[in-house]
Amino acid sequence: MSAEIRKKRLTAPDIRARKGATPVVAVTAYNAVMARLVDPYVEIILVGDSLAMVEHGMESTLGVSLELMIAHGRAVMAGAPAALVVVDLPFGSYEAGPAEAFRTAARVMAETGCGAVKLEGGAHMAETIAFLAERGVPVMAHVGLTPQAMNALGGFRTQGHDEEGRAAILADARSVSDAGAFAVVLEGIVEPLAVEITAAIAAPTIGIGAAAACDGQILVLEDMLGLTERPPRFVKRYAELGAAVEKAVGDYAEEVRSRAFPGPEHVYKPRG
Ligand SMILES: Nc1nc(=O)c2c([nH]1)NC[C@@H]1CN(c3ccc(C(=O)N[C@@H](CCC(=O)O)C(=O)O)cc3)CN21
Ligand SMILES: CC(C)C(=O)C(=O)O
Ligand SMILES: [Mg+2]
Repeated sequence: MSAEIRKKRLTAPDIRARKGATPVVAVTAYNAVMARLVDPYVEIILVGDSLAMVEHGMESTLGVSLELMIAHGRAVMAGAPAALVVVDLPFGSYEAGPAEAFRTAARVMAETGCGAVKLEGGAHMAETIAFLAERGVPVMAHVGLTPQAMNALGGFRTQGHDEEGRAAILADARSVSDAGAFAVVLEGIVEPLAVEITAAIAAPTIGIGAAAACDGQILVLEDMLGLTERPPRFVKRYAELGAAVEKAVGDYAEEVRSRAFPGPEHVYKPRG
């Protein structure tokens, strides 16, 4: 529960140095209000492209624009003074090659002030990750269940159920770590594989529903707060804010209709 007071903002190298040490705490946030609330308690705030689904009601993460990611990234930077803020590069903004990825990432960093970007993909993204890392862009990688590839994967399906799949994900994790990713998100993979990858690669692993043995954990904030309607099965709900919002707005509506609100203390009185 303790809120550590940090004077200087955390950086990607600070996170890289946490391999095998105290677990890294990461959470998503999409706006300044939530960023301010979570900032004292976490090391990484991810402005995830999951905001397409959680914040904008889209069916997948594929429809989010670079402009929208930048707008949310600026809001989170404004609210969070201490955590490392990482912004997801959206689908279609980086996959064509290292040069496109660099132009996109540089724009995100320049226009938001964030300290790193995240992109999805394994071995096929290694060249891009190295290109960015060598040019001053810290990259968080993301392997396993990569939501931007849902149309190729057949939906949000957990990965690594057969030996071939497990070997491919291990190879992906090795590739992105060797390419210079400062951390690697492991999403939607079976626990023994997450344990094996964590032991095998130099970069800290950040699990989402993967394994307690990972070097850190991440969850979508609205899922853990009980604000999303159908969160993934691996989520632990640490609060029921959805129910709290319904109660508060229901009470407000009732008091407005009965004229119990506003009371004398909630209106302006003439001074004279
Ligand atoms: N609210 C929210 N939370 C997330 O963690 C999240 C998003 N949205 N959107 C982008 C991706 C998609 N994610 C998801 C979404 C659904 C499942 C899911 O339903 N998984 C099934 C298992 C399916 C299978 O094994 O084939 C489950 O029952 O948990 C998993 C990850 C994680 N990310
Ligand atoms: C769930 C995390 C890892 C993510 O990529 C997102 O929120 O978009
Ligand atoms: Mg994402």
